[in-house]
Amino acid sequence: MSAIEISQVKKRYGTLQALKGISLTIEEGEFFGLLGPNGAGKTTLISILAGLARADEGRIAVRGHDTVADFRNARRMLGVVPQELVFDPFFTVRETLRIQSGYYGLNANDDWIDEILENLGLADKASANTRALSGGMKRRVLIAQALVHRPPVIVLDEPTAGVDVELRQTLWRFISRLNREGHTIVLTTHYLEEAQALCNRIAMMRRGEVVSLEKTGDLLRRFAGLQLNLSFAAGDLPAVLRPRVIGTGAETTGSAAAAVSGSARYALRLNSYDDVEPILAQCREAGCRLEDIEIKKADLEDVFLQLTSEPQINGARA
Ligand SMILES: Nc1ncnc2c1ncn2[C@@H]1O[C@H](COP(=O)(O)OP(=O)(O)OP(=O)(O)O)[C@@H](O)[C@H]1O
Repeated sequence: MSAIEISQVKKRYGTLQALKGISLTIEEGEFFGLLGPNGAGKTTLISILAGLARADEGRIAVRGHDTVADFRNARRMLGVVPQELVFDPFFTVRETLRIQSGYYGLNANDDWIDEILENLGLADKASANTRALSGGMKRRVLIAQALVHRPPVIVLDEPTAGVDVELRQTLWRFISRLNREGHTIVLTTHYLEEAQALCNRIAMMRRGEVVSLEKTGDLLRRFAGLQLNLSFAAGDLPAVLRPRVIGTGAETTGSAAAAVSGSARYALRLNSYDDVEPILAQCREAGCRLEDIEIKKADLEDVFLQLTSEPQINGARA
């Protein structure tokens, strides 16, 4: 049985078709990444999965339980960490987790609650009022809440947005352990290095569609092209080279200095190292003067930029 089966899910907000017929299957035990730029439809899909929004068409089943017809059982299988911080501010961390356990009929859950608190670095905050916690600590409580009933399928919607490195590492250690113990994990994140390191399979979404769905290794291999980053001291990229542009290069090198200096920067796709010389010759012939040259192997960030910015994706399957 699959952990999650999504079939032809469509959702419209007014005139906006937020989901255009999403179909994908996530198997038991997977660490699955759902990636895409802002507005791609990831949160909408997760909201439908969690029963917080209704699909216009299509269906989702969690371990065989339909999220509409068999909502209670589907929900019991799921632990969802939402993107937004929403709390009842009157309770302590422990009370919050006990109340959450009560929703699932778990009245003697303190051993597991203690383990979660320990693993998320919240043990010394157990008696603190949730109202008094910092944003990062509140996010830890949200994660803890999603885990109280030991759900076999854990869905994390940007769990590390705006949190410090320590929580990211603590969280991934714990979530990876749960995955090793058999829990299925579905993750959306804008930290692509996290997705690359953690996810065994990745779906890329763009404008309500899945534009690629494959194993992380295959995805990287398929795009294992090379990238040439150029920054110009004088002149600009010749028009003949425009079709090769895949970005500015600043995103993938993190070169804030070059981005601030205002010089024109481009990341160009290379098919092989042999492309470098003709490209440099074309720049020279166009009268440009280069300030910096860098050759880089593609990582998930490059793949993401290519898949989510190209108008037509070849070989995409969903
Ligand atoms: N309740 C709503 N009413 C109207 N439009 C909505 C609503 N929720 C989402 N949308 C729109 O649907 C589209 C998909 O949004 P969604 O939040 O699912 O994207 P996302 O991939 O999660 O983006 P992000 O990475 O920014 O979280 C966006 O264009 C968004 O503006």
